[in-house]
Amino acid sequence: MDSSSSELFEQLEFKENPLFEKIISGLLEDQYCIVEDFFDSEEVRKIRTILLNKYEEERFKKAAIGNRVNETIEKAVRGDFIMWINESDAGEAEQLFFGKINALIEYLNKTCFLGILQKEFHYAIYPEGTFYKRHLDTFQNDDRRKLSLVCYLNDEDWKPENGGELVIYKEENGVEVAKSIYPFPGRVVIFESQVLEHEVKPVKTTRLSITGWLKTR
Ligand SMILES: O=C(O)CCC(=O)C(=O)O
Ligand SMILES: [Fe+2]
Repeated sequence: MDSSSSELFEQLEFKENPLFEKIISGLLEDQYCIVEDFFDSEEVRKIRTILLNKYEEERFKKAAIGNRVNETIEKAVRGDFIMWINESDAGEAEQLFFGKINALIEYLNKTCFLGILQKEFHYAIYPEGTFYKRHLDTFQNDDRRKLSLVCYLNDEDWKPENGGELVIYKEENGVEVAKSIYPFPGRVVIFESQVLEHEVKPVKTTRLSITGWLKTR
């Protein structure tokens, strides 16, 4: 094939994905988007089981502020426990997780020229009474973070009274508005890491998630 026919071939092969298109228009219009049931209840259950097993095995550590060069544990700012996930030794449930994330990254790169070349994800547990004060994800002096992605892994019967909502602060017509997003299982929130400040309100019942970043290099 010469180069023009291989280009045509690539175009023909491209299949529009309605879910990913919805994410992209959400991000373009609002700088954030909420996706319900990005993972179905069976997938959430599988990933949650892995998270809880690792927590039992004491593989989580107190989350720090700043990147790994500048770790200061600051309980007044965040109270969650995290464990970084290594894709190269992902088990079945984690492969399922990365399968969907990688498909999204590939789609974003084909359609939006975002140039996502790297990613990093960690499990997070917020025990009762913990929170994460208002912040910007790039304060961790990492300007490679373009999109933040949070995937909630709470129980099926999780209720808003359990607290721990994510609040995204956003400017609309010159005024700041706060958008509260509850951590319903299977829900994924994606937002622009360098633009939107956000916080996790105090948690009344243990809150489970995977948080990660899509990065430029
Ligand atoms: O869990 C959430 O909803 C957000 C977590 C967060 O802001 C972070 O880890 O940087
Ligand atoms: Fe954050």
